[in-house]
Amino acid sequence: MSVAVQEPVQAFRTDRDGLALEEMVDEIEHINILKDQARKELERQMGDTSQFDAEKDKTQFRNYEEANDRVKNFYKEQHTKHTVAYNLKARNDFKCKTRAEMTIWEAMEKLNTLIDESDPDTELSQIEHLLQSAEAIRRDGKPRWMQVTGLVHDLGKLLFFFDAQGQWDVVGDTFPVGCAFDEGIIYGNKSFAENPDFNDPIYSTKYGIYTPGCGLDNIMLSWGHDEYLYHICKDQSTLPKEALAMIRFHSFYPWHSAGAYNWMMGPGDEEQLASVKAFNPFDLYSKSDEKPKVEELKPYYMELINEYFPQKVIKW
Ligand SMILES: O[C@H]1[C@H](O)[C@@H](O)[C@H](O)[C@@H](O)[C@H]1O
Ligand SMILES: [Fe+2]
Ligand SMILES: [Fe+2]
Repeated sequence: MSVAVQEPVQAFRTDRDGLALEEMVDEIEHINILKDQARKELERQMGDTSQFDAEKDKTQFRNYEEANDRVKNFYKEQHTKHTVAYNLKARNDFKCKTRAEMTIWEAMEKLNTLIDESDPDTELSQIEHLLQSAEAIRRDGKPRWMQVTGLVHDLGKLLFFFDAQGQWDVVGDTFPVGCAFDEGIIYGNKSFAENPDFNDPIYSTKYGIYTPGCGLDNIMLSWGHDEYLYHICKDQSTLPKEALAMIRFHSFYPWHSAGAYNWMMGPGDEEQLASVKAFNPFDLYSKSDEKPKVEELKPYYMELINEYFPQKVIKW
């Protein structure tokens, strides 16, 4: 307990004789929570521009070394099972059918039960994470297309309810398959030791099946929510190319944050990188923001959805 909380305890002790110390501590904690809420409300009313909750500083996000076993087991499984063969099959399955027909909002509600096992930074449901991201983008005065991108960027996690084999082929960071796994991937390349591609004579070489400069649109990123939603939005939305880059590569942390795989970049990829980097803070740091009030925000976002997804019912 901090010193600031202990001082009032002393004061209460003399004033309010007889009240059990524990009860007083509870009361003080409650007062502190109320003070915190009041402070946040005041900041909000004064148009505070600090985008994200100051209590969690940026270095506290994505701390995988100290993550719980759920996260560690998730990555072990993901790194063991994502192979070139699996990737080809998943892409083929995707093209062969429509899994469901739903509006964007229905899809958000369906995702409400999914808690992402790969994520050390949030225990919230996905609808809340989507609204937190969109709200952070909106607060920062970014354009409407970017706000709606924040709102939908993780909707690809719907895959979990359709063809997925678990969460390992839906969520988590992405990385290319078909060439050597880079040290910049979470838990390093040794994490792939049991992956059948790890010792493959071609896939284990630096460039593998690719040519340097081939361009990120021409590689096989590990299949998951980014790639799935990218294809859906490319065909069924009017979102600009910057938004499509944000969606497609937002989980490719080894590239956009660790500087790995630059040798793959081709024409237009510098611009894609700039888009993804502009989007990333809103996705990551908004995770510590207040829980959004879904019903209050719905009318605003319904308008945005209708603007960028004109056909309303999406083929998933
Ligand atoms: O755990 C998170 C989560 O699954 C996100 O949706 C994804 O985009 C991130 O890359 C990942 O680290
Ligand atoms: Fe994501
Ligand atoms: Fe996200």
